[in-house]
Amino acid sequence: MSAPLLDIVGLSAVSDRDGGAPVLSDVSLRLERGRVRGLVGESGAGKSTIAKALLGILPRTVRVVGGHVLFEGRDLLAMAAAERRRVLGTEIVLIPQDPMTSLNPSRRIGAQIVDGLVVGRGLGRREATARAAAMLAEVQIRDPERVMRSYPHELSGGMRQRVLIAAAFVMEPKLVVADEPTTALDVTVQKQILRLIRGLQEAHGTAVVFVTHDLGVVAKICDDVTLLWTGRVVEAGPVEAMLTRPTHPYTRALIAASPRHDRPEEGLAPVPEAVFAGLRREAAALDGEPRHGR
Ligand SMILES: Nc1ncnc2c1ncn2[C@@H]1O[C@H](COP(=O)(O)OP(=O)(O)OP(=O)(O)O)[C@@H](O)[C@H]1O
Repeated sequence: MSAPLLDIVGLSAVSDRDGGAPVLSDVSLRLERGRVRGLVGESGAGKSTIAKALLGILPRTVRVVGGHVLFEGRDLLAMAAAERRRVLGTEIVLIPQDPMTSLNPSRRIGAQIVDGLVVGRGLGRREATARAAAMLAEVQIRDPERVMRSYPHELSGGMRQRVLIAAAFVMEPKLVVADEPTTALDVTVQKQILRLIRGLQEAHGTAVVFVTHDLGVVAKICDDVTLLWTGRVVEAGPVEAMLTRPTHPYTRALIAASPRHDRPEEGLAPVPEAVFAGLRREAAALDGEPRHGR
């Protein structure tokens, strides 16, 4: 069997900002080509840290202390700088959370997408411009030529997010890392954007790591899911199985704590303290064991 597209093996990291506190503890996950894996968990679970490790943008204050991030069998953490530069931004690309801060406010939309293609894929400007326009049409932007001439502030939040999705997929990456890409949007636009990302990844056969704290979003877009709690994997598997037959008490509690769009009248049950106490006991027991690679 060929290697998975992405294989994170026993990844551990600590925060030098917080006196060497663990940020990730022995995290392993796999992603096959063309599939969508959700990274889900509450604030501080380590979702963004994993995403940043994939994109080679870990803050200086977060230090990897063990494990591997294998992309097509090659360890991103051990790659020579030149090879990493070739992979990041072309084979692995980001759809960021906040479209406003991710676009350069003083450059036209078209130039920003075209630059990526010229630098990352080595295209001439004419071909890059044609591809950028075609991609903007594919993300259902009605008048691509006009939008290419626009500046970011001239577009709505939803339009800007479509532009960033186009900028990601136009590179024809193998892996897209989407970091809470719908958090800043209202519910209706959120749904459209999720449908759009799902449609594009299916059409292009792109694998996606989708970071979110929202199990409702996971249910809509992911094939597989990895649930994290304070930097540890609590449960992982196919989405449907996890949402309908969760095995861990924390997963069950989080599902009970999630708003149900189909049953809005039901009250939310906060995660009981006993569940967190159980997680802490499990973590302490694991910390007592020697680390094993997987
Ligand atoms: N720049 C940083 N330097 C050092 N440690 C950091 C840094 N950013 C985050 N951390 C540590 O990593 C832990 C995990 O944070 P991370 O942002 O990955 O969580 P998250 O699941 O993405 O949460 P959120 O949904 O709030 O973004 C935090 O509790 C914090 O201690």
